[in-house]
Amino acid sequence: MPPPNLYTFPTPSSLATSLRAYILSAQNASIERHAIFRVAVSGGSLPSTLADALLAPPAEGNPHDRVSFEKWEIFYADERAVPLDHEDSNHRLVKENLLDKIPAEMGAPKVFPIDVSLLDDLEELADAYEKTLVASFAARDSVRIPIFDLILLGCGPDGHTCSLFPGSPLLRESEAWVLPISDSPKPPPRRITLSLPVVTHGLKIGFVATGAGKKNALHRIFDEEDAGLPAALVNRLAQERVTWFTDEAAVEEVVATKRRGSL
Ligand SMILES: O=C(O)[C@H](O)[C@@H](O)[C@H](O)[C@H](O)COP(=O)(O)O
Repeated sequence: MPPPNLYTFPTPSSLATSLRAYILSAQNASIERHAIFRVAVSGGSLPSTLADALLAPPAEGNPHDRVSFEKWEIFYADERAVPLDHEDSNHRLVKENLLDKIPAEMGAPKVFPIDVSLLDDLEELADAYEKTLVASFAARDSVRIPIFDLILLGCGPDGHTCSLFPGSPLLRESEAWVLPISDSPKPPPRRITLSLPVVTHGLKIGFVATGAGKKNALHRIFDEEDAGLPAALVNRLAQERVTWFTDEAAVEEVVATKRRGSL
């Protein structure tokens, strides 16, 4: 099986351009396949990079370079258990960086935030979000596990992804689609997250990881294939369905032969 793809870009804008091409190729294939594009996104620095990629003007004369937001369903790969307008909310980040800036002519995505009436009970919050997935996926596909067309993730300096952290018992979950976490090492502590099987069943899984803070994690993920790191587990389980978008600083410690320059 071909290994995960690791791309490295010299500038944030070249990264955003390639990320756009990657997302739109997934979008176009999904719309052709089932007339919908179901995406899960994380928080951190991703929403701002995503906005740079998606709100850029389309390439003239290229019909494939159009973002069809009206066909998008956006879910959260992980979310913090806070109100939707709270400074820690991933939904707020996505809304302020991207959703609020989509011009009317680009269409409006359907967005699925958490149910904030359940913030006091993490189990309930996770269960309700799982039911949201059931309603979207099972109704159309009667599936055992939701298969997102695209899952867009970040990676922490400790190799975490979504809210799946190294050493967490949540990594062993094989049944639930959405899990509660009350002791996230990265604040805030209370969150929900997609489970590892849901992440690794994504048709395409894209990571964006930039900056020197990620260099040790990327070395451990790509050179050591250290299965203690959740992001390395995603690589191991999903292989060529995984694509990493990085900058020079983040891959400084990764063996050069594993990197590629462009998509
Ligand atoms: O809500 C969160 O905390 C995230 O979803 C988390 O998994 C994030 O994506 C990584 O920590 C990378 O964050 P940065 O891109 O900001 O480094």
